[in-house]
Amino acid sequence: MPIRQLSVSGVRNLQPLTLTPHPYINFLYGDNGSGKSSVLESIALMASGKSFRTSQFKFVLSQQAERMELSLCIDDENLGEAELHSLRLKTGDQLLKINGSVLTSQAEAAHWLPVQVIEPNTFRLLSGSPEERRQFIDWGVFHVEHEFMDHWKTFRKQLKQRNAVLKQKEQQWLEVWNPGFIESSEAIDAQRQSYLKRFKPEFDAALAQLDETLEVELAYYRGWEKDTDLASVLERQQERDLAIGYTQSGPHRAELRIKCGKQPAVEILSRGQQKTVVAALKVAQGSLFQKESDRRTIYLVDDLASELDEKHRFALCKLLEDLKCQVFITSIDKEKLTDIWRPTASKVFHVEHGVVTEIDHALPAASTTHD
Ligand SMILES: Nc1ncnc2c1ncn2[C@@H]1O[C@H](COP(=O)(O)OP(=O)(O)OP(=O)(O)O)[C@@H](O)[C@H]1O
Repeated sequence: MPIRQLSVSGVRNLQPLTLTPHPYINFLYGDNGSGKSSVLESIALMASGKSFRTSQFKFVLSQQAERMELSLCIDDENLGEAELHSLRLKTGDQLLKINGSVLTSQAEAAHWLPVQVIEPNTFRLLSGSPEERRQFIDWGVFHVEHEFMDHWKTFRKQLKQRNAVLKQKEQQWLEVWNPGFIESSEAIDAQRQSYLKRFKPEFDAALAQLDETLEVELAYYRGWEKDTDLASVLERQQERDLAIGYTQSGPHRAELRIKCGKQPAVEILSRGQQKTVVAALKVAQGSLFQKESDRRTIYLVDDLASELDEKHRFALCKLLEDLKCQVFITSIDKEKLTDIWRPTASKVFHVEHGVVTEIDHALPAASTTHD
């Protein structure tokens, strides 16, 4: 079971709460503005240090509060048990702990909490900047390849140093920094390529289950041209790099191209279809993560009904149920979900004016049915 207990205080309109979620499916329903998304946001904050709704913590912190506190008891089938605690003050100071010991990096919390979010703006993964898609790939690589974080940190340092040299026009230092930059770039690229090779069949299978009519291909651009080694590319681009004070090629320019035939999927697909593709990407990541690490992803599905019709809602719910992951799923009315889907193992929570109450009995156990 991933999250065994969740305590939240100082988040938006939520009253201080402690929840004991179900290991599989958790429905949260309630009126607009009741606080459903804020519960999911709290879990995402613990996992990544960031909200999926705003880049500024001050908007997440309850207007009446001086501090936000989150505590999660985790029971991971592979890593064991842990208690994560996050404290953030209005002043911006923050403290992250695991089992009482201070963590110096968010990556450790992320390691314990492999969270995927599917929410109304999720189609931005297709329409947003390449960085969003790079982060998507890197989430997968980070969670299955243990050395990736070290390669990534080394690469960031090398890139920073190389760019500083370019800005200062200190050409003589380039030959000192280039070998390290090339080595870490190639390590990152190799891990991304290998990951995507394993990822693609998972994606095709998930998409076929969500919508068999959609034909979408994934193509990876590594950040420098195909069939040419990075050393030659850097040499050829050196003059221009020096002129602009920036390294034009490398894994920081990689891109996951998502296409329908030869066209970018975002230009062709409807919003509902885009959301379906993004859901397939996220389900595929969870599925691959599960196969390769023997651990499970936690899915936060906010406002499932937005953009997806009943058939696609059902297909997504069924896929998530089959993955046997812990899922937190919100909807304005319970019926929008429960009319189409009756998972055998679930809990239902009602959210009203920031108060979250577990409804006595879960949904009647019944096999899932849909035409
Ligand atoms: N910093 C804050 N402090 C206090 N209240 C806040 C703060 N930010 C937002 N709110 C309020 O908290 C609530 C947040 O609701 P949330 O978005 O979680 O609701 P929801 O149930 O997901 O709604 P919807 O169904 O409309 O998506 C809203 O009523 C909002 O006005």
